[in-house]
Parts: sequence; C-alpha cells; structure tokens
Amino acid sequence: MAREFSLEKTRNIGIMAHIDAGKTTTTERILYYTGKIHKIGETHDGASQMDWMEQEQERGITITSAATTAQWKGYRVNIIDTPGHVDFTVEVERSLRVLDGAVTVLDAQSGVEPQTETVWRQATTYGVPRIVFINKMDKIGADFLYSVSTLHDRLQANAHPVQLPIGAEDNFTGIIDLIKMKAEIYTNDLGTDIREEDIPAEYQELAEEWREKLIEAVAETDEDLTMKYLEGEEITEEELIAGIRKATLAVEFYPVFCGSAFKNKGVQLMLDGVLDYLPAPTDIPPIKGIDPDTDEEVVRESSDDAPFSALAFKVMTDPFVGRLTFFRVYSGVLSSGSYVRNASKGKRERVGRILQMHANSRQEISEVYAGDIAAAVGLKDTSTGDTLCDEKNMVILESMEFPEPVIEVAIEPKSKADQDKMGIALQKLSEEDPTFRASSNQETGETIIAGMGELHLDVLVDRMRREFKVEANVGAPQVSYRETFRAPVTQAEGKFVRQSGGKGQYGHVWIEFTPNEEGAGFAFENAIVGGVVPREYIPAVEAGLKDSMENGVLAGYPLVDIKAKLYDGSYHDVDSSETAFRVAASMALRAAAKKANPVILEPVMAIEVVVPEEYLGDIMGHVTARRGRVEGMEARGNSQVVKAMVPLAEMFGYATTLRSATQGRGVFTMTFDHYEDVPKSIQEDIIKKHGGSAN
Ligand SMILES: Nc1nc2c(ncn2[C@@H]2O[C@H](COP(=O)(O)OP(=O)(O)OP(=O)(O)O)[C@@H](O)[C@H]2O)c(=O)[nH]1
Repeated sequence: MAREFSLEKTRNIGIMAHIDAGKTTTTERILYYTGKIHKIGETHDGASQMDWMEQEQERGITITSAATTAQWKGYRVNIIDTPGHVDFTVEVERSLRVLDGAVTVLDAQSGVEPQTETVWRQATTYGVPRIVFINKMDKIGADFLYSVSTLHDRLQANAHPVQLPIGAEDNFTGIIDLIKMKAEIYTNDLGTDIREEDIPAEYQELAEEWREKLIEAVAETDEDLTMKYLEGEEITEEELIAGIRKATLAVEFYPVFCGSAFKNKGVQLMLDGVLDYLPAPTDIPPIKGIDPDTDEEVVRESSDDAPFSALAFKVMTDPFVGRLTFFRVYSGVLSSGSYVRNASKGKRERVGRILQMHANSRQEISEVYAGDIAAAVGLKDTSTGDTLCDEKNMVILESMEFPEPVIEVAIEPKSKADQDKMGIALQKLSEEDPTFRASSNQETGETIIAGMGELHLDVLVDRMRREFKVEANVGAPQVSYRETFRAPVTQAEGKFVRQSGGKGQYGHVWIEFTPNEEGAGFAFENAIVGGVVPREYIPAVEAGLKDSMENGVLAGYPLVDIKAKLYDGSYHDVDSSETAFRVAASMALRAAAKKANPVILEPVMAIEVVVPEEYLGDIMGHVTARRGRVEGMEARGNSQVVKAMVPLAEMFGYATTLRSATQGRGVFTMTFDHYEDVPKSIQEDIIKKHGGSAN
C-alpha cells in the first residue's frame, strides 16, 4: 500500500495554551472543518469529542492528550491536544518531544497567561516552531493588539500579526489577511458563509501600517529580503510567505492569527497557517540516537526508505482494545503483524494492530510511514519514552526526562477485593504516566502514591475508581521529602559475619561516601584492586546500597544524590555470598550516615501569583509567612505579578487562601523548581513524626 500523503504534506502539531484558553474548542473546530466529525460539541456541555474520558467531561478540562488525525487541503495534519493544567506539564512535554510544530492558543482578553509561559518555554527548550492563535475575539474585553503586546512583554517573542480582526466582542465580524490584503467577512455564526472582500475603508490605514511592520520584521530575518526592502522593491506574496515560513521554522519568528473558535471564525485560516508556516517532518533535522551495540551515534533520515525507528510517547489502557501505545515514526515503515525491537529495553515486540486515532473512534491501518503518529495494540513491554526500531538496524533515540513526583498520599483499599484490584490498577496507571509512582512504606505497610500535584493525584484516584473499580480511602497529601548527605565520609565499614554451625555468612566492605550534585542521583564506583572483594560480589554491593537508599537514615525518605566508592574489603572462601555482601553494603551506608551530616530535603516550588495591585501587600505577606522568598515583581496590564520560591509543604490549601484574600481575583500557578534543605527545627519535627529521634 502506498502512502496517501507525502512527507512534505504532513504536519504533526500540538495545540498548547493556558487552561480554558480554548484548546479543546479549537481542536473540535479543526476536526469539524476537516470533515472528521459532523456535529459540533461544546466543551461546556460536556459533549466534546476530544475530552472523551468521563472525568474530563465532568471537570471540563483536558487531561490526557489524544492524538488525532485530520486532513486539510490535501495535507495530513496529526494533532495532539495537550492539557493546560500545570500538574500535567509532563503531558505537554512528552507531546512536544514528538511534535514538529505547535499552535499556541491565547484568550484574547488575557493574552499570555502563566501557563502559556510555562509551555512556551518548554517549546523553546525543544526548539518547536510555533504560530499563535488569539482566540475568543468575540468575548467581552477581547483585545487583539493588547494580546500581541503580551507576547512581546511576557515572552520576549518576535511575534507579529499576519491578520487583523475586524471589530471585537459582539462586533467581531471578520478578519483581514495582511499578506493578501483582503478581508474575510463572516455573515453567520456557523462560519459557513464567508465572503472575501476588500478591506473596509476604515481599516485600510491600520492594515497598511501592520503589513509594513510585518514586512519589516520578516525582512530582518533574511538578507535577500532586507536588501529588497531597503531598496524599496515590492516583496511578493510568495516571497513574504516563504520568508515567514523560513523564519518560523528557524524558531525566530511567530506569526499571529486571530479568531473565535466558539463562533466558528478564523479556524480555517489558522489551519492554512499550519500548512504555510509549520514544519513538515522533512523540515526538522534528522533524528539522532545511539546504536546500542556500539554506543556510536546514528542518524535516521526522515524517509520511508530508512530503517524503521519510532518513539513511544504515550501508553494508555483503552476500555475496548486494551493497551494502546502511541508512537511517532521518525524513519521507515511499520506493518501490522510485524516484529520490532524495543531498543531501550532490549526486547522483541510484536506489533498486533495499528490504529489511527480520531479522539474516541479509530481506524485500523496496515502500515504506518515515516513522519506519522499512530497507536499500536499488542506491545507488552513498551513504556513512555522507549525507542522502537528495526530488528537489524538498532537505535536508541534520545529519551525523555521526567520530573520526580513531589507530593504523595497514603491510600488504603476499602475491602480485600479492592486490595487485589488495586495492585493491578496502580501498575497500569504508572505504566501510562511516568510522573506517577506507587510504593509501599516499609515501616507502616501503607501504600503510597506520588505525583506532581494535588489535582494529579485526585485524577489518578478517580481513575482508579472508575476504570478499575477500586474503592480506597485517601489520606491527606504529604510532601515527598528526600534525604541526602552533606559531608563526605572517607571510611565507612560494613562487616556482616555469621558463624553458627553449617555454612556461615561473610561479607566485608570499606566504602567512601561523598555528596553528589543535586539531581545527579546515585553514582557507584568500583575501586577494588587485587580482588579483595571478588568481581562476582561487586554488583551485590551496588544493589545493597541502592536497596537501603530507598529508606533513608533520618525519617525513611529516599536517600538521593550520593557517590559511593567501594575501595576495600575482604571475603571468605566458603562463607561469602551475594546476600552477605548486600547486607555488608547496607551496613556501611548506615555506619556512614552517623558522620555524613544527613539532611532532609524538601521540594521548593516556583510560584507566580497574579493579582490586582491593591493585594500586593497581602501576597508578600503570604510568601513570607510560608517560608518563601520573593524573586521578582512586575506589572502586567492592570495586575501585578509576584514570582516567588516557596516550599511545597507550605502551599497546601493556598488556592483557598488566595481566593478569599482577593475576592477571587488572584490566580496562581506553581511548578516544581528544586529540592532544598529543610530548616533544622522542621527537620526535627519530621523525624519525630516518623518515630525517630533527631540525634
Ligand atoms: N467566547 C468564547 N468562548 C470560548 C471560545 N473558545 C472556547 N471558549 C469557551 O472557553 C471555555 C474553555 O474552552 P476549552 O476549549 O475547554 O478550553 P481548553 O483550553 O481546552 O481548556 P482545558 O482543556 O481545561 O485546558 C469553554 O467554556 C468554551 O466554550 C471562543 O472563541 N469564544
């Protein structure tokens, strides 16, 4: 079977925005106009096609990104709807990893909002070209040029309108195309009757002014165009489009569109913009990876003729087909029923069926080509971030990095039956979501689930109930603390000897422990010479250390960021065993802890509070009272923005505090920033709570 759309006519795009800016509505309209759905479902009625999960409909927010395929003017457009809530940034991030371009949706009344900034920065990190769609032009207070200015002021983005709205709010009746210098007038709310007309006389001057600004900005990005511009030569429509495309692909320029998804205006023109300005898979640099056999770098061209390589970016449990693995093909072709290698796990996988997704309906396809996004049924061992590749041409593509969960709750199944089902539920959910962890506390035997925020854990408990029918009591959310060593310990001995008849036990190690850089994790070095600890026991020493680091030395939190160097020890010909060395290693760690100045670390969040000026004093008070420090302040329109670092432990319930302090006019966002030492007095309290003594 030949491919239906060429690589050049393929677009993989994400739609990203602050919560409620209208991503879902915009995506819906795209699907409507591209002929995939025939009824427009409003998200506020809970009838949206994209928000198909039950609780998404209830909460009216998009939680899971669904990959959807659409066609527009002879192009294939694969769309990923990304969630806007900050607890789900990982969803945004993994989407960005597999997408080639993105549409940033803004609310025309608010312009750039806190979460817009977060996803914008992530997109910048991943080098994703973007266009901007200023939505809700029909809304009271909608202001296109103000919204454009927020792109400059808050994101320092080289963003320029390629359109101007005609009117705003109830009088938003059309859109001026600054490239063609024509107007598109909408005469009904369905957006079905559109007339191309001359620019209305009263807009002529404004349109010329903004066209001039556009040309100037584009010319700045291109030497040939600069020359033409300076010499006063006419720049043609084609040249202008090509110039914008080139600068947008280079992530130096962001064309800005406008419309109202809700009132069916501007979506088709924005879609044209996706084709005109966002990259085809062939416009992005060929993907790089490592050959797992030789550790050498390999490059995979974006072409059907290259060996197959793909990145799994999402695993979902579907109520109808079971485990679905979403993947982006970078090179080659994959047929259903064939075998691939999961190079990340070193396992062979059979690809059962291949499905192309349209939110909640699906089409079975027999082959998937380079540059496309599809879902496979039947992969057993593949999780998010794994590379799938040709069995004979192996490659491991650069994987994704996920933040560590910072908040946790204890959950207790309500009945024995729930207990049995809970294990399966937790395993499935953590396979789907790399920022979700489940573990059991060794001291209390409780099951602990950890995630990125309160809403994240709420949603997971909710899914456990709905999808897996597990009823559980949920404790109060707690901070995920960590422990680490602050002082080096050059000599720590662990000696495990048991000699009581029969075969004994003998393991003996000397280990040096030093603090590792923050976030660097655990590093193990084997510096044994002359076989004083035989080779076969070295892995047991490392494993013993890792095991005992899971329950730290002060209050049982995971011990992180430590280097361990095994440099001496001894063994016994008969009595030594792996078990004995494991125990000896853990004894060395406990011995070192006494001298290593262990501390408890807590997650510190970067928060941003946006409030009307008169509440500024209150917010400063909140930050100080919460052991936080203010990092900066700035005016944003009529509001003030306070940026601060505050320990997560102090932020529980802050939404309520802020709401009542500001009569509901303040908003805040919070993202994990780093771990920091807990002040000594608080550390003592934590240790006491865990039944230990502070000394
Ligand atoms: N007035 C107006 N309202 C809109 C427009 N687009 C979306 N909305 C409304 O804004 C609300 C949020 O829209 P959604 O499409 O769910 O927004 P979202 O960005 O997907 O939100 P999350 O998924 O929760 O992040 C809904 O009530 C929409 O009906 C628009 O163009 N104009």
